[in-house]
Formats: sequence, C-alpha cells, structure tokens
Amino acid sequence: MTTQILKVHGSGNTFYLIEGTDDLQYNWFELGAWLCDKQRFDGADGLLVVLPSEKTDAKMRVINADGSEASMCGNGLRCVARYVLNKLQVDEALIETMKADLHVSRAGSLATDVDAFSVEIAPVSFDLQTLPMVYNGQQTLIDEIVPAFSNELRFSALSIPNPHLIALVTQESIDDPTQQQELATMLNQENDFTPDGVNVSYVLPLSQHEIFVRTFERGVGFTNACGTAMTASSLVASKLHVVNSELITVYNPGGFVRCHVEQHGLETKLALIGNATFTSEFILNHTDETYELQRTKVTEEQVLYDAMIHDVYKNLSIEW
Ligand SMILES: N[C@@H](CCC[C@H](N)C(=O)O)C(=O)O
Repeated sequence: MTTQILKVHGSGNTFYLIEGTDDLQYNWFELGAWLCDKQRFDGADGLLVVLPSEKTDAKMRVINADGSEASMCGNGLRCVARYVLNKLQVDEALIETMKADLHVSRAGSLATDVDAFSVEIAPVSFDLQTLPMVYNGQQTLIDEIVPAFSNELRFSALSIPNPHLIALVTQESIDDPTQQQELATMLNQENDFTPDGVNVSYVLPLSQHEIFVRTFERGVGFTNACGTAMTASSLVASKLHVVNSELITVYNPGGFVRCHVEQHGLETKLALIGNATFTSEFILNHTDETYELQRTKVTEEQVLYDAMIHDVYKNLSIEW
C-alpha cells in the first residue's frame, strides 16, 4: 500500500499528517509510533489522521509519539483545518474529534506569507473526574499547593478535553526544567493522582496579555508547543486575573499563538489561532512486514516561518 503523507507543524509542535480511508486502513498506533521515531527524518511529536466523517466535513484522530491516542490536539487541529479547508476550497468547516465536533476557520495571516487558522477548543471542565485526576477527595484543583508535587508552586487542573496540569511560575522554574520534568515523569507513570497521565505546563506571566508556556506532553515529553496546553494556560491565567485581556499572546519554545478566552457566567468559549506550516511531503510504502518512508519534496514554508519568528522574538526581552 502506498500513501502520500505530509510533515507539518503548529508552533513547532511537529506531526505527520495522513489522509486515510477508514479507521482500519492502518494500525494507526503502530504507524504513529514508527513515524515519530526520532531516528527517522527527525521523527515528530504525533500523527494526525484525517478520515471521512458521517456527520461533519472530516474527522481527526491524534496519535502521540508513544503510540497512545489523544482525544484532541490544538496545534494539530490547525494543520488539519488547513488541509481540509484547502481540499474543500472553503473558509470554514466542522471537524469531528473524539469528544466534540469543532469549528475551524481561516484567520488571516500572522505575517506576510504565514497564514493563520483558528480552531475551537472544547469541551472544557475543571471537574477532576474528567481528566481523570484524584486528589484529596476534591472535585476541583484550582491554584493550590499540592505537597506531593511541590512545596512552592500552585497547580490548577482541567480537561479541554485532554488532561492538563498548570502552574504559574517565575523565571527560575523556566531556566531549570528539572523539577517540571521530574513531576511530569512521575505523573505519566503508574501513580496515585493521574491514572491516564497528564500534560504538565509551566506558565510564565509576561504582561497583562502575554504569557510564556512550556509543556511536558503526555505520550511525548517536552515539546516546542502544545495547543490545548496553551489554551488551558490562557484560561487559568485569565481566571486567576494574571491577564486581563480576552486575546492572549502565548509564546512557546517553537513560536507563538493567540488564544481567545471568553467567559460569560458559566459558559467558556475558547479559540486557538496560529500557523499551520507544511514543511515536506513523503511517500509511505507499507507491506505486511515493513514500512518505508521516502521524502519527495521540501517546501519553502519553514524559511518564511523562521523569518517571522526571528522578527517577533528579537523584540522580546525574555529568555528560555
Ligand atoms: N500537542 C497537542 C496535544 C497532543 C495530545 C497530548 N499529548 C495528550 O496526550 O493529551 C496539542 O497541540 O494540543
């Protein structure tokens, strides 16, 4: 079987993107782990599978680098949005994901020649059962010290819908990633708190409308960016009044995105806006025994993306 696939990224969060015919066409878990192996063309953080949907314009499945399946992927959904919008030649669409059908659209450009895409992020819940997470018999964990995690940092937990643990930190915790790495490693092995693991983000407030986020992703490790984590971090920063704008710029080790956070009473509306860069094309050959990957094209898009990031970052006085 021969299939064309793309290498793509959202804010440096890297994926292979494949359009499939149905859920059984490949063993997606095995293929995801094989493609993401860092020994092969630098690997990737995940595999995005675009499939036909019976009720929306397309369906997205997300496979982490370790072969586990995630319910959502914010940076990945922007890349899938671009793929589907271009294929259907429309400006907006509805994409089925594991837990919700999500609205996606074109959103102008981030810079000359770097188009932006906006994706809805939902459903959102602070109920610990939805992560799932168990702590002290509590129903929620919002801005609290959990001694087993740290004696100094305050954590909040939410699902949107994949599970996130968020701490607002100072520059010191960004400079030295050891504590974040140790905590995330513990919470993604067998442990008493997060039976399915959790994505762990450390958030550095920069201004009333800007934050920096570094995420250790479940099933992957540290990534350049995690879209749902940046959206969850924006929501937490907004709830804790660390930011006071509905549009938050979120810097990350791979670039930046914008998160739109609207709260009306109990209703929360979230959107993630950023790039969807297609860097190269490949042919995947699959026999009963093996996979084989051949790169057929490298696009110009990474050069334009790098130039934009260079321009944005040269005016920032923070370091990571
Ligand atoms: N990188 C993604 C999230 C991918 C899934 C995550 N690792 C999980 O297992 O929950 C994003 O951009 O949201």
